[in-house]
Amino acid sequence: MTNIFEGNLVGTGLKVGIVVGRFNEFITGKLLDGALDALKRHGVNESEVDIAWVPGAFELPLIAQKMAFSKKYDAVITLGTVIRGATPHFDYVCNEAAKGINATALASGIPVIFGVLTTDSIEQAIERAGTKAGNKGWDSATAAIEMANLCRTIEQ
Ligand SMILES: Nc1c(NC[C@H](O)[C@H](O)[C@H](O)CO)[nH]c(=O)[nH]c1=O
Ligand SMILES: CC(=O)[C@@H](O)COP(=O)(O)O
Repeated sequence: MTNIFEGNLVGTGLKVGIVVGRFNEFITGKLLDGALDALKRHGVNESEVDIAWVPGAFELPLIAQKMAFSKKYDAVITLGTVIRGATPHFDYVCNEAAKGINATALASGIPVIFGVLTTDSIEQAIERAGTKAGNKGWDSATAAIEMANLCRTIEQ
């Protein structure tokens, strides 16, 4: 009999940390709203959710790392919005955020979810923050619940 491991979407009893970038807050605030709505609707108690604000996406990995290594959380969600400008700065911010967030997950063994929009335009960001292309914050929250439960299952 083949064993299949997959995480369910029951959030009851989970503790979740959220790190959100303040840069482009008119978008990241909507991502946070979506994430909090998804966590609540999947049973995560709002008293079990901690939110940390950082200046921008480049700072997400450090605080995600502190949360993950604190061992207080079943999952950490990072939320940010990086919108391409006129210089290569976009590439550096996106690459370092992604690398740092992934490295934190692998080093800590705690799911650290990449909920960072990396778009070429404000319109693309708006579409992914609760309009025609959904809400990346919601998606990140459900991924966090699934991964937290998957980890619990495998580690039993
Ligand atoms: N341009 C964007 C930034 N830039 C700021 C960096 O994230 C960082 O806070 C700064 O370089 C100081 O270390 N951040 C975003 O989140 N989104 C952007 O579009
Ligand atoms: C993604 C960014 O850092 C960007 O907003 C900066 O804009 P610019 O490249 O025009 O300085």
